[in-house]
Amino acid sequence: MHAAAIVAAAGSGSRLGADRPKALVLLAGRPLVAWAVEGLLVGGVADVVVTVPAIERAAFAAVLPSTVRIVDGGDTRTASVRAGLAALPREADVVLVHDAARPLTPPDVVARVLGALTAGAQAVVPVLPVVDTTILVADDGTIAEAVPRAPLRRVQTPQGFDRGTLAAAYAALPVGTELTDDAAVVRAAGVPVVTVPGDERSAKVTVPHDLTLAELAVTLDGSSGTVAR
Ligand SMILES: Nc1ccn([C@@H]2O[C@H](COP(=O)(O)OP(=O)(O)OP(=O)(O)O)[C@@H](O)[C@H]2O)c(=O)n1
Ligand SMILES: C[C@](O)(CO)[C@H](O)COP(=O)(O)O
Repeated sequence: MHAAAIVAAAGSGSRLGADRPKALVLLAGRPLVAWAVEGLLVGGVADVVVTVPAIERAAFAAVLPSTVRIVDGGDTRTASVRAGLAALPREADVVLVHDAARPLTPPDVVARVLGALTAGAQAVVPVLPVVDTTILVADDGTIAEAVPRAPLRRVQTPQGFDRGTLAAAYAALPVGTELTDDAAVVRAAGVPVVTVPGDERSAKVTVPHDLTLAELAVTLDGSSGTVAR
């Protein structure tokens, strides 16, 4: 198995509200994207393609290993992953798609996703249980109904795919159809998606408090930014 990864890093991070694209925001002195890439490489991925905002190519190149391929992303996550797919090395037969916004994904999670692919899954997502009471809200802001949470899961990345399956699903997805993750893209093509346990440490940095928590996690783990995960 030759595993390559696409790291989606072309978003602006409007909810984080930083002074630079979110993937370049520093966590313990290193950009989020550098953490995310390192976690994949430590977890067993051989090649990494990072999709970036076109005008920031130089800034990304300055903080990533020279072996990482940098390509221009798109206006949406779906478009960015589509661009990354086109830049994968020929020899890759499985593909992980990861968010740069998930800097502290433990290598164990990467290994679980790769393990499920090795065992024959076409598509794999790491998930976590929902821990709060879950409701549907009506237009007037009142509770319309409670939703049983037992079967609900929060979906994380990296999500793993047989390369041909993912490529075919993106080819079948009309350009302009935007989905929030890659599991949704293959499901739209009728592909079954296996779940494996995710990890709270693989949380996505979305709002400022998430970055505070990530800083705390790095401090408590005693990591210097050279993979003490
Ligand atoms: N056009 C886009 C939009 C998002 N992403 C990437 O997809 C991942 C998950 O997206 P999210 O956390 O929502 O990031 P942003 O879209 O940047 O955030 P926001 O919605 O707050 O602007 C991020 O690593 C982001 O860089 C991307 O590659 N290309
Ligand atoms: C792909 C993803 O990380 C799965 O949880 C997530 O959907 C990306 O974030 P967004 O806010 O939906 O862009």
